[in-house]
Amino acid sequence: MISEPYKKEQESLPGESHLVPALLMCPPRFYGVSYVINPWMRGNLGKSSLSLAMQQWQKLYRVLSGMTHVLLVEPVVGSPDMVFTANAGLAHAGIVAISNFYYPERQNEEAHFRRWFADAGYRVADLPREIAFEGEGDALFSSDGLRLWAGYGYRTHESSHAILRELWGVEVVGLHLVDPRFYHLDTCFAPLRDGSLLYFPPAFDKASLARIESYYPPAQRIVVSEEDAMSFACNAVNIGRTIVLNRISSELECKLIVRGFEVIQVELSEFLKAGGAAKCLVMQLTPELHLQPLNHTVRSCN
Ligand SMILES: NC(=O)NCCC[C@H](N)C(=O)O
Repeated sequence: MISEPYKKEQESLPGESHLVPALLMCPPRFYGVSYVINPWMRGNLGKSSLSLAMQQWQKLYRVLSGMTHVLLVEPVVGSPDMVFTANAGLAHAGIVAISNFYYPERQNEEAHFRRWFADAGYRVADLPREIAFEGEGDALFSSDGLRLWAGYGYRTHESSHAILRELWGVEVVGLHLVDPRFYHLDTCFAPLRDGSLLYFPPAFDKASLARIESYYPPAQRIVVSEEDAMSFACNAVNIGRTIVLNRISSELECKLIVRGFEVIQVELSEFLKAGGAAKCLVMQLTPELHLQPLNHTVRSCN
């Protein structure tokens, strides 16, 4: 029920065949900044434009729909952050671990997401209510699918990691977030399909950086500047050889192009006001299909 209707062939390089995961998005009909639960929202209460947010979201939706199947969950009045579907939970191998939101402001979303996944045929796993867990916002698989990088410190409690390990039988590696601007792992850390990593090192404590560096050799680490990090450069959706993200510097764009990626920038200013961008607006439905290596064609970039 879950896999077949959601599969689509990604446009592939010669000799490659990609089955890409379907994505879940939520139209921003009731979106707005109506409370403050992260530093980005402070000063932005009531300041996002709903019509501009809708245009920006539609653009992202169109771009992603051109690459894979995008499924939609109905938005709900009174849950303005429901657009950030990355926080619905973590889906892998037909199982979804539904989020236990840290802040009461988002807890109403849980029942809606749980219903969507149950209707879609997923096995729904609930963590104990007292253990905060914010889904794909804080849990990202390495490109080989064998390791789950799990952020904690602001929204997700470290004790959730043992449950995720048990649920999927994967290695779970904790990363301690220490900069409140980068309160979710997906705001500062993006494992890419070619086995490299896009990340903002100051968002992590020393022990976490050592864990990252022992897994990714220097040539595979793409360090993002503070300016790009503040533009949510690490909040990137990577499908096959394409990376979709908010506006970034030409230096960073060039680094990605040289690695063989096509970079698509979508202006997402209205969502930055709530502390999210491209990756937060999307949840991967079948991440285990992310296993194929990329073709390493090196191109020049001027
Ligand atoms: N980083 C994400 O994965 N999602 C962005 C969530 C923004 C929302 N206003 C929140 O603070 O929970």
